[in-house]
Amino acid sequence: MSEHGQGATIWLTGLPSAGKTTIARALARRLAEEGHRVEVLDGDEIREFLSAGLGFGREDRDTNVQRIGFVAELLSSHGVKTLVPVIAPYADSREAVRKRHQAAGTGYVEIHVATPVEVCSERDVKGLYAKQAAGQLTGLTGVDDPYEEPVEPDLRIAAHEQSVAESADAVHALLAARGLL
Ligand SMILES: Nc1ncnc2c1ncn2[C@@H]1O[C@H](COP(=O)(O)OS(=O)(=O)O)[C@@H](OP(=O)(O)O)[C@H]1O
Ligand SMILES: Nc1ncnc2c1ncn2[C@@H]1O[C@H](COP(=O)(O)OP(=O)(O)O)[C@@H](O)[C@H]1O
Repeated sequence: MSEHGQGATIWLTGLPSAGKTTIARALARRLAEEGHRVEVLDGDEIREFLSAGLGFGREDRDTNVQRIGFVAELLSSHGVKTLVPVIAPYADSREAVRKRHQAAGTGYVEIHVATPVEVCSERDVKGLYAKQAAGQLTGLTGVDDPYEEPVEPDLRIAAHEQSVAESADAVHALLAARGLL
């Protein structure tokens, strides 16, 4: 274990505009203040570089998620708390990432940011729901593309029913309970 504590991957899965990135950044701030080494692998940033050229069909999403899982495990195995606010809509793809971590003996938790699609589409941070409704975009997760809800996530957050700080605190408490801090 490094002097900054144990590494672990914290994957936040959920629909676009569910609050994955906002909660991840709040938790990242808290963990950094506590002296942990932290990285956030944000879906949008990864798609600019590591996954440049990939689209939103099933195969490309799976490739994207496996690449991110690979990098996350590497970082986490070196003592970093790696926060991953990435949709990851397919259960088998998420399971493969969990197995990669298990095989390496690296901590891993899956958080379902379970904001209902009605709330997400009202927030519509990037205007994707409006575009889909206007017929300018197809294949939007949770609307006309699948989102396979985690059946047994390590934690499910009703993120629309509590504050960002409360959600971040809930994940923090889970990490403490699992001995991952
Ligand atoms: N068709 C479609 N479906 C879903 N999401 C879309 C789409 N087109 C663009 N976007 C935006 O892409 C952002 C990153 O997606 P991810 O890499 O997290 O998705 S995936 O796990 O590969 O499915 C994702 O970011 P978040 O809103 O932060 O979830 C979306 O804003
Ligand atoms: N209780 C809440 N929890 C998380 N996000 C919230 C909450 N209430 C409002 N929001 C807002 O919802 C939006 C969620 O966007 P974002 O975090 O980018 O979602 P995602 O990464 O899942 O696409 C942000 O603008 C955030 O400020």
